Amino acid sequence: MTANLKILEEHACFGGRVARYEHASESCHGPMRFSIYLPPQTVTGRVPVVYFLAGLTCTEETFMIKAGAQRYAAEWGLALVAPDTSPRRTGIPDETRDWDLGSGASFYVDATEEPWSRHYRMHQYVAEELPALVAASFPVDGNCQALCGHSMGGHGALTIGLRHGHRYRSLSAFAPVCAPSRTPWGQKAFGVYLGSDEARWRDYDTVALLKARESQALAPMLVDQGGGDPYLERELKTQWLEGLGGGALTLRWHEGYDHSYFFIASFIGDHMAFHARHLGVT
Ligand SMILES: N[C@@H](CCC(=O)N[C@@H](CSC=O)C(=O)NCC(=O)O)C(=O)O
Repeated sequence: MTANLKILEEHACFGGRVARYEHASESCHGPMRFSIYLPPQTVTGRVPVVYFLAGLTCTEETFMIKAGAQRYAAEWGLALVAPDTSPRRTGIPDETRDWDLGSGASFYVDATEEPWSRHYRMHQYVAEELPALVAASFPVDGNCQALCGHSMGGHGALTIGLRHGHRYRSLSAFAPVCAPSRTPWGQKAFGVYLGSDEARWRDYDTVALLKARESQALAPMLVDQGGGDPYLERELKTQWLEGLGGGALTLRWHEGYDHSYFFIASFIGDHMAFHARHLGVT
């Protein structure tokens, strides 16, 4: 599988290295890109891995450049992997017309509707193809994985993690889109990617999934939300997580913080420590 990887750039970082790759994706039927941080501990063996899913308009570079997570990943001995937020240059008409649909806006679903269904298969890509590729190509432990994300990517992290609980030791999110089947960004994307049968949207809705799994054992989850986030009331609805998760979910509110990477950078250390604890490296 390594032969499938084309390196785009590489930099030394906190004693390890950060690199960006492109590969031919079977799930998305075209090229996909991701960034990876390998901490210094990979010199002596395999390390646990935290996947990070970014939000609308972001790429595989955004988290690695803006969140400041490498310092903590080096400390705990965690690899970080950040995929792009959608397939790109697929030839789908108007793929780049809207900032909240198409390029940079996959919503981490497996699209069922034309013309999106051949390429926009990000749920399968994130849950299955990318972890298999990463475990086969880098010194990471594919049995020791966690998932984190922001906004649209927070929605991706929680929904993928809830639906594939056995694959992830812990889940976390910053300002996630919590109920996309009932809020405007999600309704627009789901209508286009998944069609008009709203029953199918619930598979990609964190609040709906948590309510459906009330009696099940869930992976530990940490969600941080800024009280000054301009998207909170209309798009995120993080308050709807209150009381859900049966004790597995810790929801923290931070007055004055907005939706930006300044918010993420302020609390990414807590998320890395949370995942390190559940990945068994503390
Ligand atoms: N329309 C605006 C805003 C886009 C935006 O705020 N994107 C967020 C994620 S929103 C939910 O998924 C983001 O992470 N942006 C990247 C950043 O560096 O802040 C626009 O097009 O700019």
